Amino acid sequence: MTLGQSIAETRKRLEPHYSDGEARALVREILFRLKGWTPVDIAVKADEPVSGFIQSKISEAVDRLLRDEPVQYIFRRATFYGLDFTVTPDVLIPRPETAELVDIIVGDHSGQSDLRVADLCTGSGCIACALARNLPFAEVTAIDISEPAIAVARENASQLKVDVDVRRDDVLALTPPEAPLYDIIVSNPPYITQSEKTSVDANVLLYEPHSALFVPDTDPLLFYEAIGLYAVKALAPRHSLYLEINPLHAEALRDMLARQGWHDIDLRRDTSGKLRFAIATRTS
Ligand SMILES: C[S@@+](CC[C@H](N)C(=O)[O-])C[C@H]1O[C@@H](n2cnc3c(N)ncnc32)[C@H](O)[C@@H]1O
Repeated sequence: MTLGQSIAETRKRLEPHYSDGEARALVREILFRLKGWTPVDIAVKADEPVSGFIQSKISEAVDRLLRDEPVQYIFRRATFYGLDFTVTPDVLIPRPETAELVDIIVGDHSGQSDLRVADLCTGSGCIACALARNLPFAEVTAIDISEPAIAVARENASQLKVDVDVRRDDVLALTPPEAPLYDIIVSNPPYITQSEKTSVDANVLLYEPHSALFVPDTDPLLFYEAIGLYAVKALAPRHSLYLEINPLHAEALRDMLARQGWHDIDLRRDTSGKLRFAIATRTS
């Protein structure tokens, strides 16, 4: 079978389950992860034969995709902010909207160096590593409660050759320091309420770690409250806290941050138009 025939067959298998665009993207991802082939390589090799081994690997990946397994877990790789990360089912797959948050932070701090950064609830370490790569001489600390997630974040820091201090701690129980420790605090904590579970896609519900995703209906701002109280002391005056947020609770979050003493609270939309980020400044 030629590569062109194999691609056509693979798309046919995927199409009942995925849209045409998704099936095309998945085929490209499978071939990139298995063989390192880019779309140009694929076009050039269309008439070349595909080995039985590669054909069986493609078929195995398709079987898993048809069971809703995310392609990132199948190959244990995810691209985020132009960097290649290891991901396992112990960590959330980095999302494009989170990369938008990294971009806001990098833009706000261009030309600055030696910044002290904390990424709370780091998961794969995607935010921490992307910031360490893009903020010159930044000193980055990354915290998560999950031991397996910490192992993945450390592996990513090591593979990407960035200096990130990954530590285990409970963000809900951090003691605010006497003196400021950081110039930037960022967090994408769990923020989906249990009652929103019905609107969450099967691939997320079945495969991603629920401890990374969900908070109780009774306390949707659980993490933000703890992070805000910690950061209002741990952040240097006139510096900002950057949060990825649940659009459904954006206004309540703004009120809570104001009550905690934060200033210039800015709710921003992601590229899909949802209120997805909150940026708040410590004045004194
Ligand atoms: C939404 S994920 C975000 C992961 C990563 N920052 C990202 O943007 O892809 C939330 C992370 O919070 C961690 N987490 C949950 N409860 C925590 C706690 N009490 N203290 C610290 N981390 C916690 C989870 O293990 C998970 O890695």
